Order: sequence, then structure tokens, then C-alpha cells
Amino acid sequence: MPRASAWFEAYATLSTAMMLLQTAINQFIPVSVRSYIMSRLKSFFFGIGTGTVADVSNSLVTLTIPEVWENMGRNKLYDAVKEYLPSKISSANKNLRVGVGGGKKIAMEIEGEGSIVDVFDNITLTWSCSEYQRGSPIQPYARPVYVLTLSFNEKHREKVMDSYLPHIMNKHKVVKKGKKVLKHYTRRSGVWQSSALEHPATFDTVAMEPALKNAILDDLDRFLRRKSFYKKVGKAWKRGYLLCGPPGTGKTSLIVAMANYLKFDVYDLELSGVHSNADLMMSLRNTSNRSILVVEDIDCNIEVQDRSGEDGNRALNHQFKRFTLSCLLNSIDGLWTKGSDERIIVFTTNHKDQIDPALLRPGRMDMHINLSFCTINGFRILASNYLDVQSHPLFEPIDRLLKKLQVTPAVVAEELMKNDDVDVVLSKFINFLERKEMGGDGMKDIAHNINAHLLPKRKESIAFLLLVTCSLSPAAEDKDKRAAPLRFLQLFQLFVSLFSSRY
Ligand SMILES: Nc1ncnc2c1ncn2[C@@H]1O[C@H](COP(=O)(O)OP(=O)(O)OP(=O)(O)O)[C@@H](O)[C@H]1O
Repeated sequence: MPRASAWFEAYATLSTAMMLLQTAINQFIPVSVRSYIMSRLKSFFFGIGTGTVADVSNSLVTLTIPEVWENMGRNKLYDAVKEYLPSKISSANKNLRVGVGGGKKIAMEIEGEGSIVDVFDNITLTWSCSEYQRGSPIQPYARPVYVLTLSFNEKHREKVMDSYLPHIMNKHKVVKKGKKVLKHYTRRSGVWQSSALEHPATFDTVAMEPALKNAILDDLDRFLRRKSFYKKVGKAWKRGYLLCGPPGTGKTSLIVAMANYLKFDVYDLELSGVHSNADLMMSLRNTSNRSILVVEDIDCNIEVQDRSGEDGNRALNHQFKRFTLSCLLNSIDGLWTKGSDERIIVFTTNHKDQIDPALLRPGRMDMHINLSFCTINGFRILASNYLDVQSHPLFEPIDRLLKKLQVTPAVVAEELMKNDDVDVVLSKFINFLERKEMGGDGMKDIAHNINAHLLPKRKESIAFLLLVTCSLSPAAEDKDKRAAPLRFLQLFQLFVSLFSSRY
């Protein structure tokens, strides 16, 4: 057993040796090399990103990435990070929000004050997300918007700005190009809200004349190929389409087919919900590239101030918080969407003649597409989609009847879904067409039209109710009360031809 004096001797020798070593290290090894060795030792023993006090230096940098970037609309970096972060959720994240959104996959997000730690090129980066209320005069009803916060050590600032954030943007671009789930945006409280675009329509399933279909596809392809051309001639890289046709002829289906073909997101702009020019500009600015902006029923959706009365009506505009036609035109011309690329704008209407010609000129609406009642070719496509048949002996009488009648593809589609047996369903469809030919069964079309377009409009609904009342209360000289329904039908037709050309 060594004596106590021997222990003291050994301790004194060791501490002297340590002091000498420390002095030698301080003198011969530069500070930067020493701190590098220390950081390597720390990461070896404690692991990276443990969140220990040692990780958190005083020179912590914090970047905030708001959802909306005031001068440039929606913050694309925010969207890219939101898409990137779920892949970085680890077992260290204990509070998670889970749900199934657009895709079929279960999506995860961190809940509340939680944070996600990412490691890029040996740099520890900490992300968190919080809500911040924005009271903007442009969007008085704006919902709370969110902000992402990124913290890292000051010494990595350059790498984060030059490599890490561009890396996230690139990942986002790649995912966006090859993504399966497109987004459908609608405006709620002035802010675009997205959901998955799950409508399965494609150019194969839309029933329309092959020549028209090919013309649209050619136009879309040419548009995509001409990036440098648009740049050369100094035009915004956008294309406008006007879809005209009665309800149920496939305007919405065609828009979805275009989106699915181009892999573009769809922004559905309800003009009745736009409060002012500024609101309209902001909405358009906040749409992303590679997208289709849809304005449905342009003829009846808006009470756009006429350009001629615009100056004199400033007070009026302000009072009703509406936007002006010239603002809409300017927005379409790309003035407010500087730097925007690969934009498609689609207007739909049932009354082309009621639209201001300024909206229709080439450069704004480059291609006018008329969607018609179901043709023989259209019927073939629907029969192939719904019944999986390409030919059938009953096609011949159906073709003959379709040539004479005006039936929308929506009604045909509905009829073809009534039975699983092809023979039964086609026979019933012939019966339906024959009844229609004799004028006895227009009620389905009528019901569809009332549902789709009449009921949402107050003025026309009141006229319609008056019509029903008149037709169902027989006049004094009308002896036969059973004539009422027939008269109703006749009056309905008259009403339709007077008030609308869409039916
Ligand atoms: N051309 C078509 N090709 C294939 N399906 C169609 C076509 N037109 C209508 N349909 C069918 O009818 C339904 C309604 O069609 P869609 O909403 O595309 O018509 P729309 O012209 O936009 O009508 P609305 O003006 O009432 O909105 C669709 O879900 C689709 O199943």
C-alpha cells in the first residue's frame, strides 16, 4: 500500500506536466485550430445537435421566414421549407400534429412551440414555426399568417445563405416538377388556402371533338416551349383561354385536364369575394408560377366598374370596395405579376357576348374554346370511360338521336352511370333520348341548370318563382287544370330564351 506522501508526489508531477502541456498547446497551436479540435471532440463525445449548452453559442443568428413576403407576394422560401421540414422530424420531436390532407399519406407537422433540428454539412440548424397576426390595410380580413424561424451559429451564416437555403429551394423545385398531387387554391378571408386537386379529369376523359382537343394540346405545348421567345419579345410568359359553353359541357373538367397535363396548380378566383383593386393585385401576386388562374362565370361574377366611368367613380369604387376593369386587365397583362412565369389564365362564361371586348382581345384571351353539347365523338369517349365499350350495336340509334338533340355531356354521363349492365344502360339511354325527342323529358336538364346557375342568382330566381306561380295557377278561362304542367314547361322554355342563352 503506497504511502500518502507518494500520492502527493505523483499528483504534483502530474499537475506540473499538465500545466506545461497547456502552456505548450497555447503557445504552439493557433486559437482557430484549437477551437476546431474542441468542436470536433464535442461533436464526437456529445453528438451533433444535442441542444446542450455547449452548442448554443452567444453568437446565435435567427432568421425569420414569413409566409407572405410583402413586396413579392407569397414567400416561396416559406413554402419550400414547409415542404422540406417534415422529412426532418425525428424521434426527438415529441409533440406532433398528424393528419391526412391532399395526398393519401399521413402528414406530420410539429405542434406548438416545438422545434426541428436539421444538420447540413455538419452545421446544426434549428427550425420552429409560430403564428403572427398581420393587420394589413390591403387584407383587412386576413387570417393569422405564420412565420418560420431558423437559428444557427453566426460563423455558418455564409454557408446557410449560400448553400443551405438554396439547397431547400432546389429540393422544392424538383419535388414540384415531379409531384403527383397538384394543389387547388381557393381564397378564404383574402388568403389563398390550398387543398389537393384530386379531380381525375384528363384529356383522355374529357368528351370533346378530337380536332379541338388536339388544337388545345398543341397550343399548351407551344406555350411551354416558348420561354425564350416570351423573354425575347418582352412579354409575360402567360397564356389566356376563354372557355364558353352551357353548364355541364365540361368547362371545369377541361381546366382540370389542363392542370393535370401541365402539372400546374389551380387558383380559383371568386371575383365576388374581391374587395378592391389592391385586394385583386395582392391575390394575383400571391399566386405561384406554373399555375392556372381560373375566373369562372366572368360574365355574371363581377360588377366590375366600367373603365369609362372609372375616374368619376372613384368614390363609388371606394364605397363598394370593388375593383376596376382596368385593374383586372392590367393584372392579366402581367403588370402586377412581374417576374411571374408559366401562367395560364382561364375565364369561363356562358355568355361570351356579355363580356367586355377588352377582356377578350388576343394577348388577354389568346384562345377561345367553345364547348358544345354532346356529339357522337363525345359520346364515344364517355361510353369508353363509363362503360368501357368502344363499339356496340346500340351506338347507331344513339348517334342518330344525339345528332338531333342537345344533351350536355354531364347529362349523358349521369345516364351512363345508372346501371352496370352495358345493354341495359344503353337501352335506357335510348329511351331517355327518345322521350327527350318527343319533348317529354327535359326536366333533368332543367334541374341541372336550375341547380348550377339559376338558384345562385337573386334576380333571375325571383323571375323564375313568378313564372312557376303563374304557370301553376290556371287562368279563369283555363278549364283543364291538367294543362298547368305543360304550360309551365312552355313558359320555362320562353323564360330561358328570354333571360339566358345558356340552356
Ligand atoms: N366534356 C365532358 N367530358 C367528360 N365529362 C364531362 C364533360 N362535360 C361534363 N362532364 C361531366 O359532368 C360533370 C359536370 O361537368 P363540368 O363541371 O366540367 O361542366 P361545366 O361546364 O364546368 O359545368 P358548370 O358550368 O355547371 O360548372 C363532370 O363531373 C363530368 O363528369
